[in-house]
Amino acid sequence: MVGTAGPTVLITGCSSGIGLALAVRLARDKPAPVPPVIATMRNVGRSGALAAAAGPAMGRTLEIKQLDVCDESSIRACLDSIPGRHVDILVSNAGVGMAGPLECQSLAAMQNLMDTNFFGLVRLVKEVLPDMKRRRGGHIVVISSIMGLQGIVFNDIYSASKFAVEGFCESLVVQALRFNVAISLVEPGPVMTEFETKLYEEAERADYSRTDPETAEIFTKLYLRNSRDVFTSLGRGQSRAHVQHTLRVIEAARPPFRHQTNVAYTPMAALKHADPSGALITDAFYKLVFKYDAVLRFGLRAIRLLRWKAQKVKAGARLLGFK
Ligand SMILES: NC(=O)C1=CN([C@@H]2O[C@H](COP(=O)(O)OP(=O)(O)OC[C@H]3O[C@@H](n4cnc5c(N)ncnc54)[C@H](OP(=O)(O)O)[C@@H]3O)[C@@H](O)[C@H]2O)C=CC1
Ligand SMILES: CC1=C(/C=C/C(C)=C/C=C/C(C)=C/C=O)C(C)(C)CCC1
Repeated sequence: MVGTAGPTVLITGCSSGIGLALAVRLARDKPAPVPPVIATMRNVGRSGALAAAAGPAMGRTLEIKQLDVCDESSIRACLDSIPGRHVDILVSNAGVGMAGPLECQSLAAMQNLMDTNFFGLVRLVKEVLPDMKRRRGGHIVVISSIMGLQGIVFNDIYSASKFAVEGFCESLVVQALRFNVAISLVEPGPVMTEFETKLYEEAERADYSRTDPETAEIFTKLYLRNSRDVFTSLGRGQSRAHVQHTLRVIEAARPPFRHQTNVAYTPMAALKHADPSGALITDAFYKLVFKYDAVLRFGLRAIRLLRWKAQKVKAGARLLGFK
């Protein structure tokens, strides 16, 4: 699947978060000279964090290129700048989030989200798949989400975009396999990145007079509070874990079609499939959101406490000279 000089990897959305962490890790692992990891971003003016994190890998095993997934000509120009347009592994990571009551979100913002999260992937695949098919090799790794498997309250549009991603890949994978091209969906739960901070900034700016007071209160008082707890309890340290999981998918001899990166969410997906009527999972979520939210918060607090204790034990062990 991969040339003798080592694979050419192209990643989208590397100015922050998951894309940045993955690009740095891949570039650091690479012995030079090999084709450098191509870390792309829509605005290269935002490459400071990536360059700082990459350190000496910058310009040696890591190269930054401009690529906006919403702009076909920018994707084409980026690929045309690569020798032979040769990409062995495409990591489609660029994405945006959106949470809140539907009535408070503009159609333009929803369309922009779909254009980025779903059509962004479609544009990339249209551009790289023909070359991969011709070469009879390649791997398309798509950063989807747990929300591509199960919707979560107030994430209606974001979740729909990731369901679209999942359906697209599920359909395409069979044809791709015929040409020895692998497709993998990586499905993270919450990961603490700018993704989360952008959601809260957006929630601060939203005009809640467009919805009824009860819905506004459920979102601002109940959901946002619980979502913060979910992120701090389950999302901390996930960036590194996510990179490890994605590396495993990239390096697998037989790449999996789906890979969840946070085991805390596996029961959620299982519950959905255990009852085709959908009653079990809907009821479970309804109760978690409206009835047992105090229990949920208690459980999340317990997770935070256990993690904090584990960190203290590790720090103590390091002080005593244990690895
Ligand atoms: N964080 C989380 O909890 C989870 C994230 N994910 C998914 O992971 C992926 C990465 O998110 P994460 O790192 O957390 O979030 P970040 O907000 O940190 O990173 C998103 C990246 O996507 C880029 N981007 C946005 N629009 C475009 C575009 N049109 N063209 C190219 N790049 C673009 C951003 O660039 P810019 O700086 O220019 O805005 C940024 O580099 C997304 O697909 C997200 O849906 C999935 C599950 C959970
Ligand atoms: C689990 C759970 C909740 C929130 C989950 C969140 C906030 C998940 C975020 C996932 C992300 C960010 C995926 C990105 O693609 C609620 C509704 C608070 C209460 C019910 C249980």
